[in-house]
Amino acid sequence: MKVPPIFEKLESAGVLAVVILDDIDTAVPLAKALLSGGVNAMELTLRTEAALDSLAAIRQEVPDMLVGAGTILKPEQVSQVIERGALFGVSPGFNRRVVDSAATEGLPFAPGIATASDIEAAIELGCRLLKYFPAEALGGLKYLRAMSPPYHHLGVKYVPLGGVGRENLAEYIVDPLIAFVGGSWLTPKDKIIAKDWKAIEELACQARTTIDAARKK
Ligand SMILES: O=C(O)C(=O)C[C@H](O)[C@H](O)COP(=O)(O)O
Repeated sequence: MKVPPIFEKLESAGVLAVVILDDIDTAVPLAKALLSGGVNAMELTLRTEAALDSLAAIRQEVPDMLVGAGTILKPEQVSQVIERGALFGVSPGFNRRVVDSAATEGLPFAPGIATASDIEAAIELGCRLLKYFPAEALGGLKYLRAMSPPYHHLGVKYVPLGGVGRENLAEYIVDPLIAFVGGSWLTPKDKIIAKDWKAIEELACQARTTIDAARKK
């Protein structure tokens, strides 16, 4: 199965900033701060009213940012995010109707998985990049290493989200099961509210340095 080019780009980016935005005016400066710090991939979660317009604004004004949509819980949200320019989509769990809708509409999509049954359902629908969520609470790499062997030969890779941060980033990123990592630690709510873009740039820069160093070893 061919990996969509956007997933190859995200794999080389190494890290996906998960963002919960309440104010559309913060979208573009936030994306620029991440980019200046060396993080060129972000997921806007559809948990707030500002998410869809923020997605469109970032696509328009920060063209180098690889931006997608997260928390896609309903099939009809797939066309909504495509209209705003989303390059990819993810969801916290596995919902067959959402995965079908993404396939029909042509949106590269990584559904969430937490069990072997989820993985098998996703594989059956053609998915090969799966969001491992909530990674740390489920048992981190130990659990994933135990669960994944039956699917290795199919070329399945995982994106751990949920509890990934500065302390465990390096350990995840070098594991061959992992395509890239993601999380909200790069975009703390208090820093967004304070419009402290320097602090966010610094967090992005730390993540970039950690990933590049870990991958070089
Ligand atoms: O809602 C979604 O689609 C999500 O993407 C869930 C996020 O991946 C996690 O909430 C990130 O977890 P933390 O980094 O621990 O905050």
